[in-house]
Amino acid sequence: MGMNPNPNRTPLAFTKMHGLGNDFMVLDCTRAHLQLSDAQIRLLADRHFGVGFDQLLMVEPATRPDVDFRYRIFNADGSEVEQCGNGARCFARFVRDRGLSDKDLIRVETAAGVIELRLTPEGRVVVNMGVPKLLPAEIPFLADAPALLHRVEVNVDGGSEQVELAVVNMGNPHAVLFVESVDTAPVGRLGPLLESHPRFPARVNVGFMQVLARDRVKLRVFERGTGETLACGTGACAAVVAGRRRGLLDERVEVALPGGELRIEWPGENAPVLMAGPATRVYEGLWLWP
Ligand SMILES: N[C@@H](CCC[C@H](N)C(=O)O)C(=O)O
Repeated sequence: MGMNPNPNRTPLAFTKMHGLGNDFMVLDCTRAHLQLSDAQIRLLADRHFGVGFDQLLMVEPATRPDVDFRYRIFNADGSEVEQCGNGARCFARFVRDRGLSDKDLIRVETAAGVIELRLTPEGRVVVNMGVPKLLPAEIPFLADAPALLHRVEVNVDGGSEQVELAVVNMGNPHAVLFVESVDTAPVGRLGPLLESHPRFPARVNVGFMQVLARDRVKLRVFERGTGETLACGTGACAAVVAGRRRGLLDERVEVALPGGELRIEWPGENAPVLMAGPATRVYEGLWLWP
């Protein structure tokens, strides 16, 4: 495999994709290794001076024999993260469209472990997102004991506010708040405060969920390292897990996000979460370094 001698100058061929408006710059790194600095990723992510995206996805060759590819994920702030649900569906569409794989069932290694993706004849992608982790240390979240809801004190404008939230790790860390209405939920105010709250040592993605019925919820997510997005796949999985554990939801749930709907299935404790939704290619581009 050749090493790209100078990624700073070599134009970067990329594909712009989205999953329900959660948008990605996708790079085919299967033939040449590419290393980007945090600052370079932040420039590419910039919606005025760069390509603009929520996450950068790098598709790489597998490093072990039992998987088809390795897939790496970087937030818009340059941080590398463990998992991305909407990105996983776009990854599957990308490798199929570019002829990198003709398999309907693809196994891929991520920083959070191996996940399986299935392309359906209708053009959707079903992802086995693995078994959620629920213990505080696994999130990671600082707490004395596991609980369905934890109380967290947030400092706001010189005062403090108590917030109740559930914690779930879907490969990446999530906090889920149950709200009366997602339209009036304090996503912009509490999202950033909770994202970097000291009780979440690795920071956290923050979901605000409104339960409409046992099989239907609305969700907005303030994502770690990116801000509020139009959809968050792992956030949808985490929200359904949190709602199921509190006895509020059935096994199959439609999750309505600002960018569209995901179908999430979770039988319960020790079972993997299944996520189904679309993956859309928008355009091909060539980035020229300034
Ligand atoms: N948009 C994603 C999640 C991307 C990573 C996240 N911001 C994190 O820092 O963990 C999804 O669809 O799951």
